[in-house]
Amino acid sequence: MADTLLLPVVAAAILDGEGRCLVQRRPVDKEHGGLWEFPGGKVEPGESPEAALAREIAEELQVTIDAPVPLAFASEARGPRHLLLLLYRVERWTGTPRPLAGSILRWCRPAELPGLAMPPADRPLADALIAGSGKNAAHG
Ligand SMILES: Nc1nc2c([nH]c(=O)n2[C@@H]2O[C@H](COP(=O)(O)OP(=O)(O)OP(=O)(O)O)[C@@H](O)[C@H]2O)c(=O)[nH]1
Repeated sequence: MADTLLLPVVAAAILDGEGRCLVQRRPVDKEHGGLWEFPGGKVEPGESPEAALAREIAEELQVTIDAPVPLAFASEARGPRHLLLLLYRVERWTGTPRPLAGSILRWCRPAELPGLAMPPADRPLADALIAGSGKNAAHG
């Protein structure tokens, strides 16, 4: 509909050398508080998705990312707004992830993602990550 406001959000599946993914538990006082999600945030006006991802990951985790690869996206109506959630696969990064106040970080194997409480839009993204991790394992 003509007055839908798009809400572009970027998020990162940051992977370690063992194929584990970094997830973050949202502060309880925020929207979706207490749920586990992929680190990231809103794309600002005039910003590319990749620049927004690098900025958000630096702000939230104090990590520098390199060469994010698009992995999957989710599209979800949220009242007057419409969430476009873009998930990138990030295998190249530097720094030691540190959580912002109120957030908790956890490394988890993709197979553990279905057991985590996540926002609804994250479910298909987690499934895509799981599917991709199986493929990678099969082909080395
Ligand atoms: N970062 C992130 N946001 C997600 C995910 N899944 C999901 O539904 N969202 C939603 O996307 C939006 C992103 O908001 P955010 O609060 O992380 O963005 P931000 O860092 O720019 O926050 P701010 O507005 O407080 O500055 C929220 O509505 C959040 O619930 C996810 O996996 N990662």
